[in-house]
Amino acid sequence: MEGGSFIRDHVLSWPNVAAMVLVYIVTISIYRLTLHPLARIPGPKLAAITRYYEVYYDVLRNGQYTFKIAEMHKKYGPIIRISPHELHVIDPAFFEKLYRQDGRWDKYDWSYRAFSAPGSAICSGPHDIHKARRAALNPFFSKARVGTQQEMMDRSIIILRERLSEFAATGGTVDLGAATSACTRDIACEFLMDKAYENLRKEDFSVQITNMLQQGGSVWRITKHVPWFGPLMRSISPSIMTKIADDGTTAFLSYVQESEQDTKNLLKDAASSSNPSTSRTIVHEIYNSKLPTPEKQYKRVADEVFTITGAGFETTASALRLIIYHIYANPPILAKLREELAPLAASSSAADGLPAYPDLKLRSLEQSQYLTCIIMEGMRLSPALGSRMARIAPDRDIFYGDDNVRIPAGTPVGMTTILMHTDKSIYPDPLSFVPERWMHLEKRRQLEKTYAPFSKGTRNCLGMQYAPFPSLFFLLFSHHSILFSG
Ligand code: HEM
Repeated sequence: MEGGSFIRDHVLSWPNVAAMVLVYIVTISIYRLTLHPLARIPGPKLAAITRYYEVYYDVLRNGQYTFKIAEMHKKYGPIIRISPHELHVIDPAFFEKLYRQDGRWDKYDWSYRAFSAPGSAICSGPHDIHKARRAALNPFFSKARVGTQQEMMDRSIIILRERLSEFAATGGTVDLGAATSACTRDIACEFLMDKAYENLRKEDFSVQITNMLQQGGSVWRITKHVPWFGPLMRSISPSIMTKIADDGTTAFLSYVQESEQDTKNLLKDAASSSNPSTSRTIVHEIYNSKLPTPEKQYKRVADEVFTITGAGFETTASALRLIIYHIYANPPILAKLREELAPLAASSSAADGLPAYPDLKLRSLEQSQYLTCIIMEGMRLSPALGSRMARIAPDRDIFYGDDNVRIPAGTPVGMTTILMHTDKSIYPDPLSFVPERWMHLEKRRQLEKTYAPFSKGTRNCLGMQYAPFPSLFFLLFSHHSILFSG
């Protein structure tokens, strides 16, 4: 007893605890600045000491760390230390070294754990776990299989056309952002889950779901630094959440609940299916794969569905929005595009006065040179992730630049696509929308070495064959005239 009260009254007194915390902070700061394996790499001292440096820019200043990193490179050079544990590089020549198909590449658990979906391929840290999970998904996303889905995509695109025509007929204003988002969601859900969620048919295109998805980045940024925040949000029972949340969150939660129930039903269906050779949904594909049984349990599969649908929704929609805006804001680009598409429109029958889009072959759209340049330029300015994508070589040191700066095995090191895509030494006047950059084929081949809207290497985008761009553009640009307001 006496010993206990001595410890309480003397050792654990407030001044002593404060002094111990201070000694800990000073010791760890000195270690990180002097003896730590990354101590030689330049960067702000505060960033090398603590992650709260990043918290300030990303949480308190709402996602500004990417731009702060760009500033830091101007001061400290092409390779910098952006946190006690992580490096960042801004040199395009390094891209091919970091995002590769050969070798073992882990993801940085710290940043992907914040998506609160540890069972998914996209959030799998270790190379081998990711490889097995991705192998199970690959057949579903093959070009051949995606090709068979054209009719399904056409259906959604026709609904979009009908809805836009209704607005056009009344001279009304349409929230084109919400409409394109609804279209990409409907297509992705039907492709992945074989179910029509019909966001396109909703009066307001389920705009609340779009709004919620766009806020996902803030939750992710907070959860990186406050690990319990995301899981806490996901653990609150939907019945409680709907009582305290606003309309947008409620709409989003009911979508999540519906998707979770669908995943359960599809798992049951896959388990009782007599023909495991055909996988009509992503859930069937996983269930019929060679993955071991624990990988086919509901929780793991639900993480996969949640992240793959998430990966397919706003990425595609935001690229579409950006491209649509630039085309209508630049009449000469629109005129040139229409000129290119005109023969295709003329060759299709027009029963209702609109171009009969479904008669068109996707291939003729893909071969439209100017349309391709427009899509490439849009994807340059709209890569899916606005932040760095760190990779880790777990089993070997890697080296940067002519000076062979050593990056020790196990160190997370990232590059940021949007910074590379707006590097003015590669793209003169980088923030302008100039499809002509891509017209010259030899120059395009050169640019493509460091052009990576879908990332590159072992963790590149699985859905890249699938983004329904050409068809949508034909519809939007060959027929409609859109004026932006507000
Ligand atoms: C314009 C549209 C899209 C863009 C720009 C895009 C971009 C990306 C990028 C940059 C990554 C790498 C992420 C990382 O390193 O963490 C990625 C991964 C992924 N994307 Fe996409 N994506 C698009 C559309 C889609 C669609 C439509 C789907 C599916 C329906 C999809 C499914 C995935 C999946 C499953 C991964 C994870 C791959 C893995 O970790 O092995 N994406 N995407």
